[in-house]
Amino acid sequence: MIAEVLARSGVSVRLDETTFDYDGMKLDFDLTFAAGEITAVMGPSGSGKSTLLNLVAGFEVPLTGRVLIGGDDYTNASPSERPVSMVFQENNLFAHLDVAQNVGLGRSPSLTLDKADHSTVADALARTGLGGKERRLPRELSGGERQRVALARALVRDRPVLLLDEPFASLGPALREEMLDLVAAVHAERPMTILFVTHQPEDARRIARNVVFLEDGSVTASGTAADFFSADGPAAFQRYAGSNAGR
Ligand SMILES: Nc1ncnc2c1ncn2[C@@H]1O[C@H](COP(=O)(O)OP(=O)(O)OP(=O)(O)O)[C@@H](O)[C@H]1O
Repeated sequence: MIAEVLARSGVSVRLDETTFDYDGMKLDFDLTFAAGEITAVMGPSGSGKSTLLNLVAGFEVPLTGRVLIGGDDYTNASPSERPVSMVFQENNLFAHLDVAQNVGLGRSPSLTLDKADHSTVADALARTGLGGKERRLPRELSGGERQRVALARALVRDRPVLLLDEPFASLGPALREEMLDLVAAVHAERPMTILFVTHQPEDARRIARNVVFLEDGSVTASGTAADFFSADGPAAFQRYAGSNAGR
């Protein structure tokens, strides 16, 4: 019962006084991402957005501080132990595996799938509009379809936290909107906690409830998307958004 309620309401993600250092670039994060909400992570190139996601995913480990997911301490847990899925801008798929196999990896890294797993994969493929393309290889798909496969794999993993690191950045505007609407629709059915890195203000506006804004390795503004995009939004964000509006 408690697990059911948690699954429906999502889990919070907290970076508790975490610090990190890349070749002299210092990053420090102390913030909580609201449970079950979509939060856009924005900021100039090199401000630390991917690093923040990598700390949550476990691809990087903080020098100090803690990573809490649903209140539990995952600071030293490996990526596979974390209740997290991630979709990157590209290179999400194995070139020699077909669509169904690439998605099936989300259920079992050795692709030992039972009947229920196959049915979960089929559902995810249908949900992401990939029905009928199960046997295709990644190179036989469009860029948008490849990102659908990556999203389908994240869905069959069924983890409460979904990290999206500019997953639709290489797609044209119409396809990007379609993919964003797909993410929003999936989120409406299954309120995962989604951290969504994007450079596009209109993408954040379309699907995110909250925004965090990074500059030089730390969060300099955070709040609701409604506040960020109002005339009284944070000045640094408005300057940044203005310069990215046409990108
Ligand atoms: N593997 C790495 N080794 C050394 N420095 C790195 C590495 N990855 C990132 N950095 C540095 O850490 C800082 C933050 O990088 P990060 O990729 O998190 O920024 P970002 O906000 O995601 O940028 P972008 O919008 O360009 O993707 C940058 O100064 C970057 O040069």
